Amino acid sequence: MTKPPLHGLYAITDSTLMPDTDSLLFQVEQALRGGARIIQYRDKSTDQAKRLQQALALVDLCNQFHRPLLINDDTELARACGAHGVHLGQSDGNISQAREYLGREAIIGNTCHSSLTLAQTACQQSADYVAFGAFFPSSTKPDATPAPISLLAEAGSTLPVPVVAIGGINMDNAGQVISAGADMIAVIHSLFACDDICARAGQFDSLFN
Ligand SMILES: Cc1ncc(COP(=O)(O)OP(=O)(O)O)c(N)n1
Ligand SMILES: Cc1nc(C(=O)O)sc1CCOP(=O)(O)O
Ligand SMILES: [Mg+2]
Repeated sequence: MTKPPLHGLYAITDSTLMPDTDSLLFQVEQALRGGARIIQYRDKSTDQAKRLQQALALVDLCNQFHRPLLINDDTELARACGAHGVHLGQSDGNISQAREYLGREAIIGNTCHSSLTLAQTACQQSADYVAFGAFFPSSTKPDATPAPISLLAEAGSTLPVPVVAIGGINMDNAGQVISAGADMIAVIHSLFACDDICARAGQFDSLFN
């Protein structure tokens, strides 16, 4: 897969909301059917066999929808399962090394909290997108560093890569970060805790049209 446009709904999995492989695959498929443009497998467990098995199944599923799967935190797992890339936080390893390990075609994203300086460094090290947040209180990550919405306009005008907004994004506030310049919105709870994930993904997707 060549690198797709990085735009729209970025759905991130959650091992509490999808406790087994069946629910993981069902819920991600609903998100893809509804219009999620990019999927991230985020599983903080240390069960490496389960993580590999789930990541392989997600690669298959995402390939059927021609959408990229990124792996959170783990560059080695990303290569082992044939994922399309990796998302790295500030303590998750070096972007340049991940690029060397995964190759030119890989999509590499980086968490930059509320710092344009971190984002500029990430771009110099070959990140394909940068993520800022948390823009709103997040039940998934209550201790996330807050970020002001005003950051998005400045990021959009100064950075050479697409910008992801994350943290507590729901249908009531997503419009604010998109109007402010976010190219993608990364969502966990408001998407995957919803009764109709497919419909909710469609609602998020329609905000970009
Ligand atoms: C798209 C996106 N943005 C930010 C994060 C957070 O990454 P990180 O700071 O490494 O925290 P964890 O997700 O690893 O807990 C993300 N995963 N995805
Ligand atoms: C994984 C993560 N990273 C964040 C950051 O600010 O870097 S906020 C967050 C959780 C996003 O989940 P929800 O949509 O449920 O708030
Ligand atoms: Mg991380």
